[in-house]
Amino acid sequence: MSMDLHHLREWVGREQVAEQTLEPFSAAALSGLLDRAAPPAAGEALPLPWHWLYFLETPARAATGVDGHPQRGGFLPPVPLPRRMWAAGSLQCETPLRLGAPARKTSTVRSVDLKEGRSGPLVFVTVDHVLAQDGRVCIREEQNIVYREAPIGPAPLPAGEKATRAAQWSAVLKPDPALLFRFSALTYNGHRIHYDRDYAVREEFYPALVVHGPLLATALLDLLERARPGAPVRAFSFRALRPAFDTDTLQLCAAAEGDMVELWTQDAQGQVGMVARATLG
Ligand SMILES: CC(C)(COP(=O)(O)OP(=O)(O)OC[C@H]1O[C@@H](n2cnc3c(N)ncnc32)[C@H](O)[C@@H]1OP(=O)(O)O)[C@@H](O)C(=O)NCCC(=O)NCCSC(=O)C[C@](C)(O)C(=O)O
Repeated sequence: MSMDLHHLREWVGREQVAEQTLEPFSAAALSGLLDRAAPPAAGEALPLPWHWLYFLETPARAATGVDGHPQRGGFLPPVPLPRRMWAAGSLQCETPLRLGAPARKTSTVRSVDLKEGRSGPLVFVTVDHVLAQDGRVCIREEQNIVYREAPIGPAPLPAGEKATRAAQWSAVLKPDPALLFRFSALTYNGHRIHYDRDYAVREEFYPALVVHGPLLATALLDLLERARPGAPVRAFSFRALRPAFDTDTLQLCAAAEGDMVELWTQDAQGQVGMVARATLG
């Protein structure tokens, strides 16, 4: 594989600004998807990290790559590795965004790094996002996207780790294609690994449809909000260690020590998928 890291790093510092009213429809739709009793109303706080439903890109069909994502080389660097995943992220919430009001998102490419993983070469692209309302910063976010080589056949999943901690709170998440489809639709994510089983299995050699990283992070924060209603989350970080699939039955888990909460997902074998940490305050 030839990788011109120097060229890719020309994207560092690129900035993109978007403005939008946070329409209640998307929040109501996600609220339904999470089986919540009532959606937040206009004027109320938008739960974390529901801002992922807003500021969506609207690429032309002609500018869509074979994986269903916008072709690279626009705002994001044209990494020549085909398999994209959302690897990790962190959020700092200074004050919640208000639903129904205009907001502004400023995104900046912070870094492009090449690493040698156990699964092969990995290119990490880190993007910083700042979400503001009425001129005041509400949320600072770091998003870590990873690009991987095309496999030549089914490869073992990353080893991950076994859950060692007992959950204080837990809930079952049984993903199915309808859940993944609705989340893709809500985030206007055309990535075929989440809804096109033939593509996911035959082209990217996953065993089944891949559960979105942001859906797992959203479900973990939903578990926390139900466990500790009214306790604001000041910071949240997550890392997807091992992909989850629509054929899995997942356990969403959380355990608190004071204001620090460890969260994770595990599959039926107790293998951890996503690990996360929240700070309440
Ligand atoms: C990324 C994979 C392949 C690396 O697995 P590996 O075994 O090759 O890596 P490793 O050997 O464990 O680690 C190599 C280096 O990478 C780092 N690293 C390793 N993992 C991570 C991570 N998650 N986040 C940040 N850094 C990571 C790790 O710390 C190390 O760095 P170092 O050399 O400096 O020590 C593996 O961790 C994996 O498969 N994770 C699951 C990813 C996943 O399921 N994401 C959600 C689904 S994709 C998605 O939602 C998409 C969406 C929404 O459509 C969309 O396009 O945005």
